[in-house]
Amino acid sequence: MEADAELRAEFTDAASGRLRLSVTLTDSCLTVRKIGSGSPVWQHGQEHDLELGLGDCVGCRASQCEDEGDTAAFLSVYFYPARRSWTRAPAGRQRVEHRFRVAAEEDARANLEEAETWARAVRHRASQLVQGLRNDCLMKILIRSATGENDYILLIIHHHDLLDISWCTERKLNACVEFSRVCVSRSVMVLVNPQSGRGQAMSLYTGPVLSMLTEANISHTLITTEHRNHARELVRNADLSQWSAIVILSGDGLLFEVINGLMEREDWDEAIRIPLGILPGGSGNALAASVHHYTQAGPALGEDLLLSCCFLLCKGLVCPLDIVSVRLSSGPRLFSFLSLAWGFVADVDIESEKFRHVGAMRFLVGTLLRLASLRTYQGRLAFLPARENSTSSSVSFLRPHTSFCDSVQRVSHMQQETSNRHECEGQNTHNNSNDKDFQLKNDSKDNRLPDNLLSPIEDPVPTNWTIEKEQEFVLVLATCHSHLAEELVVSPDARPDDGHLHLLYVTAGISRPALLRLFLAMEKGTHLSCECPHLIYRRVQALRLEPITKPGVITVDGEQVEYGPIQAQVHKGYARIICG
Ligand SMILES: Nc1ncnc2c1ncn2[C@@H]1O[C@H](COP(=O)(O)OP(=O)(O)OP(=O)(O)O)[C@@H](O)[C@H]1O
Repeated sequence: MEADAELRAEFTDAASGRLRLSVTLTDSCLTVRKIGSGSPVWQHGQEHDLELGLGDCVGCRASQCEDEGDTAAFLSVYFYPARRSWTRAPAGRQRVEHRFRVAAEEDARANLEEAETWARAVRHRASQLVQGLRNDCLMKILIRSATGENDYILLIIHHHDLLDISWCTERKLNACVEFSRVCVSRSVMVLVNPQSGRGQAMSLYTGPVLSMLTEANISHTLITTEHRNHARELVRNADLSQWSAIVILSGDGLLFEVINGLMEREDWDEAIRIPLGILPGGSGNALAASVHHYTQAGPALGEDLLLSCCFLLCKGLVCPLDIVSVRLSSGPRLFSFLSLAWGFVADVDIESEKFRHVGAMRFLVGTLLRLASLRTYQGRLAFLPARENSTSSSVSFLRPHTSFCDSVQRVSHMQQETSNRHECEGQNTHNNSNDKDFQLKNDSKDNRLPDNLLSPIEDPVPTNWTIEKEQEFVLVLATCHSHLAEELVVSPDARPDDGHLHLLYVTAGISRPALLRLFLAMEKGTHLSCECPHLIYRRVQALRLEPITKPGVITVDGEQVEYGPIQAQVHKGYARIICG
């Protein structure tokens, strides 16, 4: 990225109308310095420059002074910096507007032009900064794999620190670059479910969301859903070339509809790559909480979480998102982005629907009620463990620093992994292509995302799977993301495209207090270090669950599905999510 020349000018603070300011725009910040005396604009008694990072800027606007006879123009710049807190208050962003009066010329048109020049420069540099951050931090090293295909080693560098190193196929690398930002020339479809959560989604839209989208100059069309499956039908038939992204202001249920609607299209392979955005408006808001968690900011709830997600939306960085193909013993195939649950968690989710009016508290009430009448569930569970060392290809700038030695070790692991992976993929394809019945039963009409790791549900699982003995469970939960609700961190190390299902299960014999302790620990994501002998955690690529206890509840992304045998396979990074 070539550095643009510095811009410098004298403006007046619009609030006081008197304080003269020297304003400088560099590639990364807007610096404001007081000239002469007058009441300070920022903090009483502060003498040094005020530095406003363009990384926190969502947009700016030039306008003419409304007073007749006043030839001044105004430049308003909108920032959402992380809130500084010395206490353990939740992390969040706060809105800060800086408004400058531009009045160097006597001619009103000349002042407006000057304000517009500055507004364009601020917008351009803020957007270059986001794009540059992504491009500068990726260093690709081309390697030839054993099969002769192009593979890459991707180094993620930020401020001269090596943050991560991972193996990457050419297709994934292209996806990373091609989809690095939401296209700004087309409109965003914003879907709002007015019934989600406590029914507050519309007021969230007309309040903070609309205000931030306007400041960021994001053109969008609001669509309120009128009934269940409205969003699904809408995206199934929409002309997607009109839209740069689909944003869901609701709970996770509406995104589940959107993903399944996209996968039902003839052009599903292209359609599922449209960037998806999530703004929390429901009661669980698992994906929104996870997206915020991936930025490595501290936990944020409610409106803080909404501002954080809306800020990420305005920045428009897009990352790959895992999709899970779910097969039921009868009925249609589903696509999930979040979770599959059986037992305690699924029961709480469905039974607490009647407490929807209390918002996120419904899960706490449901958990306490279900604890009082704790059940166990007989069943069989099998899974294909995740490959060792498989990593996310998405760019997470804030991963813990990786030492050089770690990196060298990982490169040699990755070279090994590259050749193992090609062998392994060959074997998997071979296993299933031998089974012609499987192709006929499952895929005769469905050529979407072949599940090459699954065998037909009525057949035994493939021999390379781990089979748990038939036993009684308290819960089985597989998730793709860190959070299952705003305050439930079930797999803290999950990444949006790590290619894993994070499988947690609790076996029978756990006491009520021990189970309650696990749920309390999940508030901070520390349950895995509780050393509870009944809690088992595995990273898997695919799983099969066969419930024997009847009746019961199975949920996929919080939606109740047919009760019976179910299996699932994760497809790494197949969709796109607007993420930090
Ligand atoms: N206008 C509507 N009226 C009734 N139901 C709707 C409407 N629009 C969407 N739905 C359905 O409402 C269900 C719940 O929506 P959603 O998941 O967005 O909110 P939530 O359940 O409050 O949030 P969460 O999933 O985070 O707990 C979805 O399954 C969706 O199909």
